[in-house]
Amino acid sequence: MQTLLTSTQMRLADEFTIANKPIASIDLMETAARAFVKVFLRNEFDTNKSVAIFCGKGNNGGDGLAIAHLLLNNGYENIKVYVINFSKKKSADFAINLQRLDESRCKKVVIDRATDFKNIKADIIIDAILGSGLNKALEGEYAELVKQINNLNKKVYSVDVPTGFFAEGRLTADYNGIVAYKTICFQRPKISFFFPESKLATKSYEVVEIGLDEDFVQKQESEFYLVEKKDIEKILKPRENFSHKGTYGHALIIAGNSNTMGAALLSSMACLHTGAGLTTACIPQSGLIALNATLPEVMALPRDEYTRIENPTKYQAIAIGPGLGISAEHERLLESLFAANLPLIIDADALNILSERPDLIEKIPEQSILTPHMKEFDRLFGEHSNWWDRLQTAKNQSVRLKIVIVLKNQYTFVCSPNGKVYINPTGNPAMAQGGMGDVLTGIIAAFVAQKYSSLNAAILACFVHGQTGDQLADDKFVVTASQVAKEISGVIKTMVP
Ligand SMILES: NC(=O)C1=CN([C@@H]2O[C@H](COP(=O)(O)OP(=O)(O)OC[C@H]3O[C@@H](n4cnc5c(N)ncnc54)[C@H](O)[C@@H]3O)[C@@H](O)[C@H]2O)[C@@H](O)CC1
Ligand SMILES: Nc1ncnc2c1ncn2[C@@H]1O[C@H](COP(=O)(O)OP(=O)(O)O)[C@@H](O)[C@H]1O
Repeated sequence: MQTLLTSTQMRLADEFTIANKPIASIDLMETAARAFVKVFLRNEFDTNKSVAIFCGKGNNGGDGLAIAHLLLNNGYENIKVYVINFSKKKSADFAINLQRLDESRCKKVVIDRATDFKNIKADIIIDAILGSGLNKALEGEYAELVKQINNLNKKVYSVDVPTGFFAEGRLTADYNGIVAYKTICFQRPKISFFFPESKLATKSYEVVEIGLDEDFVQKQESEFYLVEKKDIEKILKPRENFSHKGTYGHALIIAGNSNTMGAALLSSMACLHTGAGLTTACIPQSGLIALNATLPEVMALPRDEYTRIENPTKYQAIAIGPGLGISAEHERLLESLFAANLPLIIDADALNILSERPDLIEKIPEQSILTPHMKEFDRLFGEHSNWWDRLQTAKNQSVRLKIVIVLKNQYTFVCSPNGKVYINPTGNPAMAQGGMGDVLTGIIAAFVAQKYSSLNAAILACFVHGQTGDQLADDKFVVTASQVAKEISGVIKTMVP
């Protein structure tokens, strides 16, 4: 897992590295600039293009000056640096790099006021005005200048973080910072990049190593971790010799209704392909023919209004919700399952039932896994106007109720009862189609059945679900839920030891 750092912690990492490694501050800046330029050149190889580099007077601006120098040395002839002189304060490394630049052939313009800004003809803009040192939203001259830069509608590359964008904390819809085409950020992604609101600030981002002390970075106390493939490879267990269906658990999927039988089929299919030893679908009578015809390996437990799960302990995993429908019977069914006090996987309509019965929320069995998307989450725990606040609530509720909350989005947040948030990096917009969540629920159920802890099952499921979607999206515009369900086993195979 990559530990994600706040801006303050990044600064500490910077200081620690300078104090403990044989590298001076100015050389660290040079390394960062080199790392930026490497990615920039990979994206922009036409050195005839003109580049305008906007540099503030802090270290972000210092990076910008070093980048100007490096681009000149890499064949870019048409480089112009705009020094944003809105404040007297300047960082020591900025000053060193400015002197180096003054001694070079690089063209430089000083902008004392936003009104000095003339229409700039450059093909590409590099934004190094303010970085992670941002301490308040842009206003005055900075806001005006950034507005004018955005109005140029040029391709903007931001250094480390788009000017005016908070690297962590609450993001609001009235963002007035730089709108970047790409942000090339240092050592770790910014926590804010995982929130949907970040699309207002940058279309994409890429992380580059700049030589900060990795050990120090990794050991920082953090609430946020980014899951990596190597973590999944560590958690996944191989299928053992002499194992049999009993080894891999029995999963029960309580799902489906007359118009939403597909949800039950998709969940069951995903559960099957993720390796549960046995899968039983608890569906209405009307779905039995479809189940038998499409998923002969899955057993059926016909569901009617009187259904109770007689002996829930015979299942190693019970998922409830996909396409279930909301009714008094289903409410009673959920309540009876809660009474058995076994961890459940709770999705879709089971979540919607809970949002109408807040008293039941208090009875969710510990170690259960809830898989809400944004709307389901807000119905359960109240409206949120931004993702940061929503995530804080998810974290708090996970700790309070001792459950795992899988808050779904492009980057899904897995919130654990220990207060940590594990961010899933896989998945893509080709997966934005109905049924995809039902598949995730089936995958989680299969991992729980195979005796992974609730937290590990959620982390594993989100990763392989997204990874399967990513692989399928290589040559597809859209990826369907059944395609993901069917391919999951192949993807797990590539990651299992
Ligand atoms: N932390 C690291 O590991 C490294 C950081 N580097 C660079 O250093 C940057 C951070 O540099 P600094 O800490 O000097 O900070 P910045 O360069 O982001 O900004 C510094 C100045 O801007 C002022 N400021 C902040 N918000 C403002 C606002 N809304 N309006 C007007 N003025 C505002 C601050 O008071 C401060 O004087 C990073 O983004 C990165 O580009 C790299 O040089 C190398 C390593
Ligand atoms: N743009 C996207 N990028 C990555 N994953 C996505 C994207 N859109 C949807 N997904 C994934 O698909 C699933 C959708 O879940 P959900 O909204 O509950 O779907 P449904 O209820 O239709 O089954 C989630 O796991 C989510 O992470």
